Amino acid sequence: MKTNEFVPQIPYGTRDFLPREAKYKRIVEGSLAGLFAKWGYDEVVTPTFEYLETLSAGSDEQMAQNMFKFFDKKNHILALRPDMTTPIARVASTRLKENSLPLRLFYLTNVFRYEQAQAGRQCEFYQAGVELLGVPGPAADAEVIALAVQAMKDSGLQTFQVNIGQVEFINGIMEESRLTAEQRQKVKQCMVNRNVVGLGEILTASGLSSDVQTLLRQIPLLYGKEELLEQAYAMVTNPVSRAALDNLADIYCLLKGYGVEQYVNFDLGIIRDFEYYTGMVFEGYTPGLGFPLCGGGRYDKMVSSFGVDCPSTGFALGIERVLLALERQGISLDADFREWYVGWEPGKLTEAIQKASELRMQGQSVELALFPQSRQEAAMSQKAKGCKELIYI
Ligand SMILES: N[C@@H](Cc1c[nH]c[nH+]1)C(=O)O
Repeated sequence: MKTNEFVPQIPYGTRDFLPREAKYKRIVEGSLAGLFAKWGYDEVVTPTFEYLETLSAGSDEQMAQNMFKFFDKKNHILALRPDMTTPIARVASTRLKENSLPLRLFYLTNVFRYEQAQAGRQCEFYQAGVELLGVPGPAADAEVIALAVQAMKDSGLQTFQVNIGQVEFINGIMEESRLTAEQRQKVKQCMVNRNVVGLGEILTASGLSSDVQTLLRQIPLLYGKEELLEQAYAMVTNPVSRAALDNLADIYCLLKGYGVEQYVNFDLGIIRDFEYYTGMVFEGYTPGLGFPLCGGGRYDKMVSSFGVDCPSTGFALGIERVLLALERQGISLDADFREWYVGWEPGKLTEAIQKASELRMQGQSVELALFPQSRQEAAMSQKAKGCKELIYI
């Protein structure tokens, strides 16, 4: 290979998948596509970029700032999709209006957000996800959580858990308190970032009664098993928060039916970074990753911002996050090795081509030498290329 002085860079927050990583990615994606299909979901593919206005339907100020934006020739503002939930809501509201509900859709694709890049967190990243559109109620929420559990299992992970919260629990408490919209936003931001100190400061300055302050301070700590729901029920009196807890209890009951309750904890402090959530929200965690592997929840209003009333729920799993977790946990995937290396002595290329074609027709993978080699050289190449067997002609 020729070399020169120029070392080309790739943009901040992007990465290459070299052959081994690309192979692992393909294996994980393949098993997830198979899983989603088994649960009755159909794949959809949408444009990588859309009008900013469309993609902004479900996002707050922060998310809008984190989108990659640019102009088309007519000066329309376009953006790279920051997730797939909004594009799918658009598709469901326009193209799939006539389909009978519920709609079960899945995707395996790249999405784009400005992020502080680190291992497992890039500005361009891959997601496998599902959206279950057109149904309110706990049955749909339980289905997507159970499917997320299965997705983590089928990705090869053995140790993980799912934490479930409910945005209406916090909303009920906020409505009851007399915080201004701006204060609420700040409180939520502290909760998103798990910034307990910042939360304390805002509350101290808020002038709220000490009871409400204590309650709000406790939200990030409301974490535990099934009993947590009762404990939280005793802490709140407003009907919105109580209905949220009842909803979680109903979902949990169905999760027991799926036999996945051992993976489930409740975390009433979860606020996800999309504004569109209206009910149950959840995140999946695995040891060795300081951020969630997957996340999702119910969004009942977002599709209606495209003109069709369509309560919906879903989740997405980060593919790079899964790959990183597998690597950190020392789990290797069953990657197929190439079966044959076909080497040949001078003058035997045509014969070697015929042999390689024959093996390929039998479904075997073959790497064919492109220049003559001695048997010994061919054996060395076979090893170096990781092929299981050598044929020397
Ligand atoms: N789009 C969300 C996940 C999700 C899918 N459906 C509902 N939520 C995300 O990228 O985090």
